[in-house]
Amino acid sequence: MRTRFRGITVREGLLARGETGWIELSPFWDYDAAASRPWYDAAATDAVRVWPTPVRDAVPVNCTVPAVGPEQAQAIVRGGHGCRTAKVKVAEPGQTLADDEARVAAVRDALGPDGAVRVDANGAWSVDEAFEALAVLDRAAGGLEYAEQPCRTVEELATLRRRTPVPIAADESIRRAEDPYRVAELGAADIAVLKVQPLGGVAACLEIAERIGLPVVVSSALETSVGIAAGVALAAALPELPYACGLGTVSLLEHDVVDAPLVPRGGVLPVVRPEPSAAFLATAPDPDLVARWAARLEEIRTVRAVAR
Ligand SMILES: O=C(O)CCC(=O)c1ccccc1C(=O)O
Ligand SMILES: [Mg+2]
Repeated sequence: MRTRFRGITVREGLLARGETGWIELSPFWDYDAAASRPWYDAAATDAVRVWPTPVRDAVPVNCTVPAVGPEQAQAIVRGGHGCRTAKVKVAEPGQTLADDEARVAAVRDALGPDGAVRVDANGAWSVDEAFEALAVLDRAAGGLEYAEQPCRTVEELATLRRRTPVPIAADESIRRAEDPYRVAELGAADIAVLKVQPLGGVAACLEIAERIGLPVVVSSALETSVGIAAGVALAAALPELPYACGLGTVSLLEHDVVDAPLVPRGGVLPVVRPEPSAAFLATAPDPDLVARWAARLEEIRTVRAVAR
């Protein structure tokens, strides 16, 4: 990683060639075997499935601003490959609301008045904290597009949503939930964030999108271009796509694995199914890394699948 994100400085994963193309299997190391099982199912399914028929040939994406200082935040937005939407990480452990306020104001300043600013708190706030923080950040942003996972639980999101004027997006409350539809049933969110790997693959996500009855934002799990392409395929196949997707994260990585990285141009990503480059495939991975992932793969493959 170029900068620490979600506590991660090194991104590891597995790439495999299936019947229909390459897939990425890259659960974070804080996911145990059972929690990684949907990621495995996603890889196993998408390795043998062709992408669904796209209804658009380009997918608008946001640039992603980690919990950095205001100057670095502005540099990320200005170098943001034409993205007119910025997603700003907030409520990072060890930081204050004033830090978030300064970062959000700086992002608005760099984006200009016509771009959209959204924030992601990864569930860090209580309902009261979220209500107050969102009032401050909504002002600093000159209007927030939405707040992603401001609180941890579905019940908290539902309570907050009835108090704050800022639209609410659910991320962890969908991808880490036993029942992804509870968010909609409880009126806990205005927008559903869907991620391909933790939700079992492109087709599984298309089905959730159809049933959940909320506008969908497809977001990444910090994959290489091989994994990002699956998210783009999903986003390209959705009947409606009213918001920019969170798939512009390849530039958060120091290295990628393909010749033409899925970095946005003019704020959009193309619908492609890329292959790792010959140069990448020719590099021998560290034997210790291979051994760790071989063991992990076996553990995930044989774990009892959790019902969703
Ligand atoms: O949505 C984006 O802009 C980038 C993806 C992102 O933020 C993310 C990436 C990996 C793990 C969790 C998250 C998250 O949305 O919380
Ligand atoms: Mg999120």
